[in-house]
Amino acid sequence: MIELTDVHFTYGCHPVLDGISLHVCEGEVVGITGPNGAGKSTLLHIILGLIKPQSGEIKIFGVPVNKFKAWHSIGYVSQKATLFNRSYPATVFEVVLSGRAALRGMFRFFSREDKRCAEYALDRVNMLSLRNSPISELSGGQQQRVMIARALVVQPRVLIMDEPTNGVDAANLAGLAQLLKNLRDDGVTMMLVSHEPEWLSSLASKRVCLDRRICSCNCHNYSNALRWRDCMMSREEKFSLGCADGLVRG
Ligand SMILES: Nc1ncnc2c1ncn2[C@@H]1O[C@H](COP(=O)(O)OP(=O)(O)OP(=O)(O)O)[C@@H](O)[C@H]1O
Repeated sequence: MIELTDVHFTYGCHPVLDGISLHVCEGEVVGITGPNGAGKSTLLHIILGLIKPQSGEIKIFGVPVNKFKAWHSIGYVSQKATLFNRSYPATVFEVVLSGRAALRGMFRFFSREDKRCAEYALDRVNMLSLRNSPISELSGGQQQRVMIARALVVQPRVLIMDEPTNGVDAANLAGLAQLLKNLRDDGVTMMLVSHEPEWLSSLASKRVCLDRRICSCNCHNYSNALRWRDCMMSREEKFSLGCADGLVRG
């Protein structure tokens, strides 16, 4: 469904991704973790066609990313999705409805079907009761749920989320996991970046530890907890433990 082959990316002379090959199959939930600056967001941006790698191949539904047109079938919640300014004027419902523009085009009126889909998406994330609230007056966790609804409003085949657990409290983390499990059970393919390895473990069918390269993938034969903890450690911590090159302790 999503296929990356030997992808290399640098910002100027700063290497960020070094030979990434990854295959995301239909219905799979891929959890991606790794230290700050490991290249996780960059990887998602490359898949979404927002930035172009220096080399390598990316295919989405078998189509090279530069020729891919069906972006409405991919829902994306960015890392900074919840930074609404206090004076941002839109309501929760309007924010979610605006996600339908990906299907209808920017300058068309929204149909009754669009509005029904927006209500349904808000209901899925348990936010229907706040549909008329200004988005800027919601908490970070509530805004996160609204942005997930906005991604879901086009009924995507793939949902890509960059740190969806940011700002979500413990009680709502469980709710968010349940929501994503329901989507997984509905057959939505997902790529989730998170710094919460246990939370990701409860959802992901494939687990990827990234630090410029893929340090480990799936690791069914190893102690997942050790691998994941390893990957979450910063490079500085690894140096201080004298294992800077030992990202994967087989
Ligand atoms: N626009 C940019 N210009 C130059 N360097 C950048 C830019 N965006 C990111 N970088 C660098 O690329 C590297 C990877 O960044 P990226 O945001 O992909 O990491 P990440 O794994 O998502 O980190 P985090 O867990 O902190 O969100 C970092 O060293 C970062 O400083």
